[in-house]
Amino acid sequence: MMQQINSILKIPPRKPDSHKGDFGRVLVIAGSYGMTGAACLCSEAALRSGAGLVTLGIPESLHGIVATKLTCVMTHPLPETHLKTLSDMGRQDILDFSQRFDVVAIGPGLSQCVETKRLVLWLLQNIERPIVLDADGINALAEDTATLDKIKQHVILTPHPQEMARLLKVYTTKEIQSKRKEIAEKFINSRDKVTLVLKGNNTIVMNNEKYYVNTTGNPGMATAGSGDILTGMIAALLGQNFPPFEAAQLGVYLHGTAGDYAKQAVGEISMTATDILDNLPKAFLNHIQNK
Ligand SMILES: NC(=O)C1=CN([C@@H]2O[C@H](COP(=O)(O)OP(=O)(O)OC[C@H]3O[C@@H](n4cnc5c(N)ncnc54)[C@H](OP(=O)(O)O)[C@@H]3O)[C@@H](O)[C@H]2O)[C@@H](O)CC1
Ligand SMILES: Nc1ncnc2c1ncn2[C@@H]1O[C@H](COP(=O)(O)OP(=O)(O)O)[C@@H](O)[C@H]1O
Repeated sequence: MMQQINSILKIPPRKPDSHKGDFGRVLVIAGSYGMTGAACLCSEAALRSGAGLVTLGIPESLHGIVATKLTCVMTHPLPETHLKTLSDMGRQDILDFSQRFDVVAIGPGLSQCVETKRLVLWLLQNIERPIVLDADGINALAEDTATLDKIKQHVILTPHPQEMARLLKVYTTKEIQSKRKEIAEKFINSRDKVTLVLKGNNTIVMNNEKYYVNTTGNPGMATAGSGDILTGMIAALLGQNFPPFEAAQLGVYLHGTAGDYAKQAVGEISMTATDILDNLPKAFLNHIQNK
């Protein structure tokens, strides 16, 4: 019987002698021509969520663009296809590079280019670090879900309902929305290396033992790039040593809280993903232990 979790962990205050190595190194593999924004939002959210160090791996010709936009995030140019998406030629480079990190986030804005999907499937089977897989990373996994049986480390999947439909193939988005918990449970089944975050109003976080239904957030968050921020947040929390379920749960809760602060500031209609990003500090400030 699955246990419903209602309590949310607090974030411990930092010890005075902390250094950035204590808070996790996050590698973000994201972006393609036309979708550099997703890559930037995800990596900035990881930093704002406490990661000690964040590096964004991006197709090489887009490197200059993101390097100009990002100040605190480091950038790493990677081999690209003629469509300016990540090339499978970069697989070994990414694998070797990933050894220097604690967590890898893969997916925002990668595109659905066939070669990039092949790269993602290979990385999933070979990376020896916990992974947060989102957006086009999930679309790649949908090509071969059996890859989940070959992963070396824990994977947190963060599909929106349509991505969930692509993963499962047998349900429409509408059916998923009408039976969210039941379908999430079917997907998790006995997979012990997977945590699922089924996004949308009342996001569900589930592993093979327990689940949480989120109540923070609002429809203003149905805006481009909002999910890319969540991916970076969860990766950062994993890097700060929260176990996968708790990292996902806390990420979802604080993402919604930041969305609620953004609603107070700009309202639901005008809210953009950058408003959510701007309100992460407030959400984190109010969630520190003993506060
Ligand atoms: N600035 C940038 O660089 C940005 C880049 N981005 C990147 O773009 C890539 C494509 O991602 P994407 O999610 O936009 O497209 P896609 O997977 O086709 O799904 C969209 C469809 O899913 C559905 N749907 C979603 N939520 C639902 C819900 N709660 N409840 C019900 N249905 C729901 C809905 O379907 P509809 O109802 O319209 O049929 C919707 O139209 C990805 O890599 C991402 O990272 C974006 O993040 C934007 C900012
Ligand atoms: N009505 C809503 N209530 C609460 N949260 C929402 C609502 N609509 C969207 N969200 C949240 O916003 C995010 C949207 O993510 P996603 O669909 O991946 O968008 P994108 O691909 O544009 O980043 C998810 O975390 C989702 O839970």
